[in-house]
Amino acid sequence: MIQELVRMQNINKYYGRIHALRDVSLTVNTHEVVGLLGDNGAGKSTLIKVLSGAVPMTSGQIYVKGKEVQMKSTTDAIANGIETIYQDSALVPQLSIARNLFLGREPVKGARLFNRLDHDAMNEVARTLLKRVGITKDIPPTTPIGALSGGERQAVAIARAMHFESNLIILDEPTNNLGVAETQGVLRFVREVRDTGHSCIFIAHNIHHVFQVVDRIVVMRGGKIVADNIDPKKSTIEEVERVITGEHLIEALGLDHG
Ligand SMILES: Nc1ncnc2c1ncn2[C@@H]1O[C@H](COP(=O)(O)OP(=O)(O)OP(=O)(O)O)[C@@H](O)[C@H]1O
Repeated sequence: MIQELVRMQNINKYYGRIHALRDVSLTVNTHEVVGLLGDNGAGKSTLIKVLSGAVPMTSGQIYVKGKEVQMKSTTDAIANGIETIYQDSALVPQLSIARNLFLGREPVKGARLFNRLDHDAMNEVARTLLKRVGITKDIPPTTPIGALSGGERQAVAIARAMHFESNLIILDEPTNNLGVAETQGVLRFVREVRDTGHSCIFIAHNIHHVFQVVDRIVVMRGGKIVADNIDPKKSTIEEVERVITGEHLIEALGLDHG
């Protein structure tokens, strides 16, 4: 059954005199992967930052499962089950995969005051999670993040969001700077995110990557959402590109812009 997970309503954001978001409304449902596309400066990052509590909106409302919430900080967003993974996702290269998975939320054992990190528990969970996001290579959870490839790091960040039961995982350009095999890995993780009951907003400049994994495409232009329900199975990449640039409007008016 389709259920509304997150609804952003009439969001406006001004940076000084720049009107970066113009009355934007967007709903993400449960078990849904939404691709957010738009040219440079369209407002994608700003919308995501508002949703993840990283920048305050000027006006508007955000609802999670029908209840209005205040996103004053990233902690508020995480408390509401929204986790954002940026390209260089706050992973600490010197620490192990297991430690990175639990960063700031490590399990401890022993009596209070004498407690210490429960490394066995963290390693065990890490092993399971790595398998769940499709890392089948035998990488011990004690491996430092610095020794992993870009794609594997993204996998660890996604695994972290999955473990802490984030309902909505936002991936901002997760395939940037990745090789072909690594990119395929990340796209597989995105499918895994949906198959395990989470929702996802996927931002990427590479429209081909978006087409491979999303259920629905949303396009922003000039701070507005100009299309919010493009079905990648029923549209072509060229059609979506024309929506991104606004060319389809010029064509509809019968104007030649050459
Ligand atoms: N911190 C800021 N201060 C002032 N203006 C900003 C700031 N961040 C973004 N903007 C402006 O807001 C508008 C939307 O930018 P935003 O970064 O959200 O777009 P985007 O679609 O994510 O672009 P890109 O794909 O290039 O990251 C642009 O005009 C941009 O210059």
